[in-house]
Amino acid sequence: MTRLLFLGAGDIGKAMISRLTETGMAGKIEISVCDPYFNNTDIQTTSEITAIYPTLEAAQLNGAYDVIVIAIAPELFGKLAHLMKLVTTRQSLVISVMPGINVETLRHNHAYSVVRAMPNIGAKSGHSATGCYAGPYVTEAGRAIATRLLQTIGSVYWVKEESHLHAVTAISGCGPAYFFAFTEALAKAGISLGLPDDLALDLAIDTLHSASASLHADRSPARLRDEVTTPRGVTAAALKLFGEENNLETLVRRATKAANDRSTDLE
Ligand SMILES: NC(=O)C1=CN([C@@H]2O[C@H](COP(=O)(O)OP(=O)(O)OC[C@H]3O[C@@H](n4cnc5c(N)ncnc54)[C@H](OP(=O)(O)O)[C@@H]3O)[C@@H](O)[C@H]2O)C=CC1
Ligand SMILES: O=C(O)[C@@H]1CCC=N1
Repeated sequence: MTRLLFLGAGDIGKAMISRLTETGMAGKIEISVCDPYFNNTDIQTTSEITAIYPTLEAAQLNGAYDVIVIAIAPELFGKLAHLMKLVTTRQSLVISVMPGINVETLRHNHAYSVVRAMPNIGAKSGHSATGCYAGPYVTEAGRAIATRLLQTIGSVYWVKEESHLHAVTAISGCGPAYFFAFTEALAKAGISLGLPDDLALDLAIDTLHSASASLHADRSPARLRDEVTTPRGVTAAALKLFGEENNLETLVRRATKAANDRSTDLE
């Protein structure tokens, strides 16, 4: 049985544990959690968790692990890196979902192999778009294990260049927040046009959902946009403003560049 340790079980760690359970994979894995603040009531699937440890020293008492998922804040890793040797062997596979921290830093001169993954919050419902990079010593078997684990939370894409993970983070890692912000803005616009608050929010959320469903059926945003936009009609009046001086594209490009740069700064 594969022995899996989660170092950090906040939003992303818990989502992964829940999905491992929901997809039936947890039955083939012994799951341990190392998180000083993890609360048994935090997660409905605690029965799938073999052990909960407050520190890596405590997790060591259960021996080394085959796979360690690191899902803590990147700022914390520096304090814990030297302790990774306690819970790993040369054969261990470390999967980090932290932005910015590169493979070399993650290995910290230890012998384990490293996959970096950048999921998004869609992990909670199995709809993450996860970008991955395999470090130099990752075997085909290691890559397959990472793919299987990460497919429980959604789609998995591999990039060849580690540096591309900054852009992956800026696009899909942070991406849900952009759509949430747009949904908030759309709801507020509805209110300013006279709709009741609840109705404006319901319409904005359901519209995001319908746009997402259309995009899943027909993966061409430009064609779908054309389909909605009746010539000289109502949508065109709004899109004209999005397009003027490339407003929306410029804003999105600047915002994602800021995210990309912040990710680079974390290195
Ligand atoms: N949220 C998102 O959408 C995404 C997040 N990520 C990345 O995933 C990582 C985790 O993010 P997220 O789950 O949102 O963050 P959370 O803050 O929800 O979770 C981090 C967890 O680690 C715990 N922790 C703190 N100190 C330690 C320690 N010494 N040992 C073990 N665990 C510890 C935290 O406890 P406490 O909260 O009490 O401090 C918390 O439970 C981050 O690096 C983030 O950048 C990547 C993609 C998407
Ligand atoms: O905001 C963050 O730093 C993390 C990375 C991607 C999503 N959340």
